[in-house]
Amino acid sequence: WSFWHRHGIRGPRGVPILGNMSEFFLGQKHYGDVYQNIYEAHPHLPYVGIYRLFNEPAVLVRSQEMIKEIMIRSFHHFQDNVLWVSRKRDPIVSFNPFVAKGDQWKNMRAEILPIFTPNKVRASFPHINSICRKLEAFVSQKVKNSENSFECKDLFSKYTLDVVASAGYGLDGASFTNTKSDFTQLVEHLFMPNNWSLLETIALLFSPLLGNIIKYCYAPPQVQHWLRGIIEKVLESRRSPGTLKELPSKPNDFLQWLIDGRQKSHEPIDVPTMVGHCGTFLLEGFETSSSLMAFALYEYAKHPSVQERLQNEIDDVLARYSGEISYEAIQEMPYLGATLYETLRLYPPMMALLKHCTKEFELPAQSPGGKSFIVPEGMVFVIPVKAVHYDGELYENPLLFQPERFLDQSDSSRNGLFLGFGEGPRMCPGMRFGLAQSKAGIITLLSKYSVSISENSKPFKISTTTFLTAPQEGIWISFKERNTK
Ligand code: HEM
Repeated sequence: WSFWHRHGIRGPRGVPILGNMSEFFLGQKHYGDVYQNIYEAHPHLPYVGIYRLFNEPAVLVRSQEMIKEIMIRSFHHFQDNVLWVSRKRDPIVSFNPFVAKGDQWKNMRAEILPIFTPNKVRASFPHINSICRKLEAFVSQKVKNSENSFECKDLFSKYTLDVVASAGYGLDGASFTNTKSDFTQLVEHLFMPNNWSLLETIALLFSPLLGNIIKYCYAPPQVQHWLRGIIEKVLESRRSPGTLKELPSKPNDFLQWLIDGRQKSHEPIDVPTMVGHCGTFLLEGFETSSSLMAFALYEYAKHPSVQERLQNEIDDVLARYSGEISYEAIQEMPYLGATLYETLRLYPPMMALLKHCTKEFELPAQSPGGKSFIVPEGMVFVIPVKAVHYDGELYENPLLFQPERFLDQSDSSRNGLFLGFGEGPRMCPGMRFGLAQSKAGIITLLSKYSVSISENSKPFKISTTTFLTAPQEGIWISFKERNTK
């Protein structure tokens, strides 16, 4: 407790070794909820001195001004994310901008940014549409057989994996038709709550030493091996060593745009870099969107009036676009967009963002008359996303699902207030693509079906042990054909 006390900075007293994180360590609370409790217990402070696991002093940022300072204005002091990933054990993940540090982060991010422009997302729509048809066929077949209850996290993981396989590398993920497809099996190894989740989350966020002891890998070796294999094959089909092959028609996918970018700047199309970027598209591309879709359906099921208003918007717009889901059509559905933002507010995929201080920083006094504090390099700053999203001073009735609150806000007015995609120079580059695939899938289903909470449903509970926000027991939703005539 003495560290912050000695520096005259207020915060909760810690317990030996576990600091302020004992409830997280015991699996009782998600780390995001622990940070939320600390945030709520110090309503008038701009930041709080806390102790993470192993008594590591860290700063939990509270005020909107401080959040903007850390994530935007003084970003060059807080450039790196706190994630302990071993380059040796996780060579593919080390390329991921979310994980990469320093100059490597800058280069990796700069290279993938051009493939997430609105034009590129528009160009992905043929892929997205073809997977929407598979989703529709899959659901319709099951409903015809009176199997109308679906575990939505699983359903949407199939959908987003197939979109990623197709829009990413021009492959058929076959997730709907083959339960043993490579892509489907992959999900079993990633992100789902299991007996190891807590240890893995501790290794990832708190302790490289523990990571070394348990040989933690963000992407398990079999996933890395499999991914390298398929990307090598696709690359081989598109180029001879050093040059591009003449293909009958040029593919329009993420991998091809990367190849084109490298060709243009006369850089080599080397396998490790290409596999690294394709790994980023896969790992970031499916999980966050499938969770968003599942949580959104859960909220629509609980709020029939929201669902009805959304279905009316979908029906109106689709009628104007001859039933076709296009990039342009989804731009005309503001209510759909608002429901997704509101879902991300209640269920942000990352309940807290953790930033390393990479360059000494002068933290202003915590309260009038106090002293400033020079933050040493390496200290962790916690941006408590969930706490901000549930703060009654910032959002009226924060526990209620009210999409209207996102209807009339311009993106800029959300600065620091909505953190579902992060903020500042590290903000999610795949946001447009993630939202586009989520919207297309939801339109496909809600234009045909109404949803309600399934009778099979187990009590809704968020896992306390996973790194990303995940439902502990899945989300069971019933589909009923709409009478649209
Ligand atoms: C609804 C879907 C998505 C959500 C909610 C989401 C959310 C986030 C969040 C919270 C971050 C951390 C931002 C920060 O540190 O400030 C992030 C980073 C990132 N996301 Fe997303 N994401 C989504 C979809 C995607 C997709 C589809 C892709 C790519 C295919 C993607 C690629 C990335 C990458 C590469 C980063 C790291 C950026 C960096 O550190 O420079 N995301 N995302």
